[in-house]
Amino acid sequence: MSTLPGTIVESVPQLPKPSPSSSQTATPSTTEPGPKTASKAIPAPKRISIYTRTGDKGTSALFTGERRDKDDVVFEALGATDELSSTLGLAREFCVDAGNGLESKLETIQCLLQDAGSNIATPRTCNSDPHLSRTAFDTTGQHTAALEHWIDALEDQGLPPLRNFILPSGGKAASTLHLARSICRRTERRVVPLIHAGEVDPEVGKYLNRLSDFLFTAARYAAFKEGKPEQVYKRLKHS
Ligand SMILES: Nc1ncnc2c1ncn2[C@@H]1O[C@H](COP(=O)(O)OP(=O)(O)OP(=O)(O)O)[C@@H](O)[C@H]1O
Repeated sequence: MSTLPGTIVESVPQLPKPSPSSSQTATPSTTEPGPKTASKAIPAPKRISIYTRTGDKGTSALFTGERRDKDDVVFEALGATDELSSTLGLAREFCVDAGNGLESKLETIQCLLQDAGSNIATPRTCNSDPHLSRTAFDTTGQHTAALEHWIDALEDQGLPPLRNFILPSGGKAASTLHLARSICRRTERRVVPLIHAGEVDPEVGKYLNRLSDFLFTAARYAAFKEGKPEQVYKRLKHS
């Protein structure tokens, strides 16, 4: 997929374009007859193709247009961010099913991960001010602070205090939130070297660090709300 200005990927460089089926649904066919009462034909929106074939040789584009190998550290970080968002999408479905009320928070986080991806895909060392200002991440730290408030609020709802190590468990919503937490930590591992190299805003690292704490708390809360036990780590006896 191209990241050329004017394409849908401009603001969301780490995520694929809409699938062909969704773009087909959204794009009226030019061969279909229009409504009988319409006096003026409305031009059909231009279809954006999911494939450009520009990535076939193993390179892809940053938001700045610079091309790098697909195993570059930037794409590792972008891929981890994308994987985290996908896992949160699954967790969100389980949260809806369980009725635990976490889904709107997870959606907010997914949107912010999209912004984090834009920041990652635009190295701070590039010399394009408009690109840099458009992709700055959480310049006031408000989103990291919001995660802290959410953590405190969930804990205040009667979560049992932690006395032992717990295993990822506690039902489908809780276990998927634990999976998201561990992917969040991998994302953080991929992003930290880029922050140290001055290529990513440090606030992205802070946000990811707090996000894994939030996901841990959210997983415990999901188990608690469903009345599902969290499995406690027991040291096995080895013969
Ligand atoms: N394997 C990957 N892992 C993580 N990020 C990627 C990967 N491939 C591409 N990207 C990023 O996601 C954006 C969209 O991906 P896309 O698959 O459309 O890119 P492409 O492979 O370069 O193009 P195309 O699929 O059209 O040949 C790219 O511009 C790039 O920033």
